[in-house]
Amino acid sequence: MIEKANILIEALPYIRRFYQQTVVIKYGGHAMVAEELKESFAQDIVLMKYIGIHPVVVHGGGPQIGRMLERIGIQSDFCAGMRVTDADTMDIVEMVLAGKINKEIVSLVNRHGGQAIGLSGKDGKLIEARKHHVFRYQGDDRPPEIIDIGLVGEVQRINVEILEVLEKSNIIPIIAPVGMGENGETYNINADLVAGHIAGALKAKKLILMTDVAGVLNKEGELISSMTVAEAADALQDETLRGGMIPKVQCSIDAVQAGTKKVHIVDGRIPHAVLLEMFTDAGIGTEIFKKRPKSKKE
Ligand SMILES: Nc1ncnc2c1ncn2[C@@H]1O[C@H](COP(=O)(O)OP(=O)(O)O)[C@@H](O)[C@H]1O
Ligand SMILES: CC(=O)N[C@@H](CCC(=O)OP(=O)(O)O)C(=O)O
Repeated sequence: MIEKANILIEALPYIRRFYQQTVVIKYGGHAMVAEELKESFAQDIVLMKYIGIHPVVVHGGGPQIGRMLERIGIQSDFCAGMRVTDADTMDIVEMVLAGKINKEIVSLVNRHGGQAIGLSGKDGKLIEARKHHVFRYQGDDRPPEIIDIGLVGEVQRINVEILEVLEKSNIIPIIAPVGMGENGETYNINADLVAGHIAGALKAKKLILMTDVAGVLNKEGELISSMTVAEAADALQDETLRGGMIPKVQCSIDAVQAGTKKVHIVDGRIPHAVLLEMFTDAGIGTEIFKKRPKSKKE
């Protein structure tokens, strides 16, 4: 019995520190694997809300979009970690993200006693976006090649008003990374980048990125348990990071620069990864922050 009490007491300093604070959680498509993991994720989010923390969930769904495109025979290509998105692909992306996945998470959170509302970037003009171009380096003496990857967007502005209204209530926002252009265009945006921008705009205390690896790995494949933003920027330069880890680390740096205290990249395949990260001394995954703290409790 005393062990159970000790576990709760261990959580007390963290509960005090995050009371009434905003925490953004990015739930990656690769972390949405087994049913019991989805349940434990929803429980963690509901528990956070009940103890007075304001969780904001941004979800991905890359693998699920890929499977749907395959089912209906649309080929899908990636360029610099982004899905090349033509109009037909955009329709599927929006259906899968803002329709299927968003409502599945809303329903899970609600079944576990929370009150969740699903939003895409179009709702309340939450995510204003513009077309994203990829620039390919062609040598010092030539201008970069500009590659058109279709309806892929980059965040121009996050209108936090709707989130602030929800924060004052008991409602948990669940956000799909679909952006809205100036002339009503629909844009497909990498979910990590959306989560980073939302964390920055809300001055969230913490951003948790849930994925399918232990955290950021070094060239030897070992876990890097903490990085300053300067070390993270070096890792982006020296090609330690590839594929999906690039936008994660880039958005972590941006979020910290915008005022988020810490970013955690954690393994969403561990049950209750969010709870373990938030409320235990052990901590999991990789944390990214401005300056190295003297202790985890800082
Ligand atoms: N240095 C690295 N450390 C960890 N993961 C890396 C690294 N470089 C590339 N990756 C890849 O990044 C992937 C996570 O990104 P992504 O596939 O976009 O996941 P998610 O759907 O969770 O956002 C990992 O599964 C791994 O294959
Ligand atoms: C432009 C772009 O690549 N958008 C992503 C959006 C979903 C996403 O980011 O999902 P994960 O977090 O699960 O990878 C895509 O189409 O797959």
